[in-house]
Amino acid sequence: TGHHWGYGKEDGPSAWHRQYPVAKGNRQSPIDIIPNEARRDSTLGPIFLKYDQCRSLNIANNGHSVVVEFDDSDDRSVVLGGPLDNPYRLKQFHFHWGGKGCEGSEHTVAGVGYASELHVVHWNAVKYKTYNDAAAAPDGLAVLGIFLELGDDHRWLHMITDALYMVKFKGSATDFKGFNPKCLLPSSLHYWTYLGSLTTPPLHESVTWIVLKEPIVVSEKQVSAAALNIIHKTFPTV
Ligand SMILES: N/C(=N\S(N)(=O)=O)N1CCCC1
Ligand SMILES: [Zn+2]
Repeated sequence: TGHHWGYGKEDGPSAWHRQYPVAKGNRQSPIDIIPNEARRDSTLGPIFLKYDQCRSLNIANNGHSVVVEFDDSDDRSVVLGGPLDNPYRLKQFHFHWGGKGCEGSEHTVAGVGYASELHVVHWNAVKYKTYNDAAAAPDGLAVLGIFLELGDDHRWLHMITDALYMVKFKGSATDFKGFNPKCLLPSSLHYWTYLGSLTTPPLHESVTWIVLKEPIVVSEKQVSAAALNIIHKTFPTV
């Protein structure tokens, strides 16, 4: 039905401002992170990821990414510390895959992109009643960004890529229980942080970004399987 945003020439990022004027805002993400220009903030402590009680629910293809959603009906799984004034509830994670040979990461580091980027989305349930309220508030979301670089197979990523054929088409979803995103974390939680936005429409300027310095390593086979498996279209109806 209605003209939807995408990543093509006519509907891509340069056109998003027509339907989402905040695209021309002053805290839009992604950004190029320049380590030499990043300011060390001694008031910032470490971040803590309390994911042991997390409950994954399903994996879905929303036409732009594959998303794994979590039960966010209580504070069972939260991120806290670092730049955050209170715990933020784990809501979902998703990937921005590249295609064959093209870098899929949204953030870059000193102009260099990575093969893919994992986003773990959390919301401020202390201050806001619903995720949607939080998603539109300046301190509503905290998104953990993790770069994926090419190398050996990642021992746990297959649990995601094996499930992708089940959600091949836009709008498809399937049960996905018992997955804990802590298996997708690098060894160090050292981070850069800045106040930014959602990187796709509605582009709300509601995200405290926490981007980990250390990438995780995945294989080309795993990324290309993922990129190839996701079809950003609905099932071809006759
Ligand atoms: N753009 C987004 N997250 S992101 N890429 O900024 O982390 N979202 C759009 C709706 C739900 C999350
Ligand atoms: Zn994202």
